[in-house]
Amino acid sequence: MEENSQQTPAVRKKALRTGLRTERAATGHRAPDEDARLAGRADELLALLPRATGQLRIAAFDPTPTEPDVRMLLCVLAARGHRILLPVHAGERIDWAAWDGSSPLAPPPARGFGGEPSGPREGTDALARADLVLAPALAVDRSGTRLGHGGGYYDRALVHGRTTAVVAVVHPWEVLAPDALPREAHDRPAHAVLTTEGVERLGS
Ligand SMILES: Nc1nc2c(c(=O)[nH]1)N(C=O)[C@@H](CNc1ccc(C(=O)N[C@@H](CCC(=O)O)C(=O)O)cc1)CN2
Ligand SMILES: Nc1ncnc2c1ncn2[C@@H]1O[C@H](COP(=O)(O)OP(=O)(O)OP(=O)(O)O)[C@@H](O)[C@H]1O
Repeated sequence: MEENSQQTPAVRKKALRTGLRTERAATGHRAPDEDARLAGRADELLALLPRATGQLRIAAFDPTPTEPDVRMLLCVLAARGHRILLPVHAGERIDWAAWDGSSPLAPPPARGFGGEPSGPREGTDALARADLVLAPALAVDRSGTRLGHGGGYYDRALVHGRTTAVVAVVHPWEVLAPDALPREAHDRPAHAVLTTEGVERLGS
């Protein structure tokens, strides 16, 4: 019984998360130029979109200390006039609020969350209306399967979305070979991955 249940995708994901989190914790600190290197990828990122003109709605995240530091990238995108949305704790779901790229954020509401903008909530379905989604992940494989933190927030929100570019944001060593991660029926694939090394399109 144990042998079979250990092979279910959900159980494999849990074990993978533990290993990846341990590796992040062991890495200790951010590379000094990580934020600038990610910010330098803004054009490559926008080139993923078929029509990157006008104001884009970009769903992103305020990084926890072990996540890639996208804050400077978000400042650059906000300064170009795009609308940045950050997750806001809302019980079982996550809500979204706009961030102008410079206003102070309220402290993280819980473990695994970043700081939160204080403005009006845009609704738990706001992710589905984004043009570009920068999705936090512990790893992504080159088939496009993303391993998140286990909340299922992104998978649930992306089900009803119009076509958006979903870009996993990870450290360079967390981009894995095709089919390296278990994929379940509910998993929404990522179209591309952003690391300090650049933007790479992924198969699905
Ligand atoms: N910076 C940042 N903000 C974010 C996310 C993120 O990944 N990064 N999220 C992206 O979704 C949401 C928060 N997601 C979370 C998902 C799970 C847990 C959590 O409590 N996880 C359990 C372990 C679950 C498991 O291993 O199965 C834990 O930490 O004990 C916390 C937050 C919204 N904000
Ligand atoms: N569309 C959905 N409808 C209902 N439940 C879902 C859906 N998508 C994911 N879930 C549930 O969410 C939980 C976490 O899923 P999974 O392990 O794939 O999360 P994740 O990819 O790490 O999370 P996230 O998408 O937030 O990054 C699972 O229990 C899964 O069944």
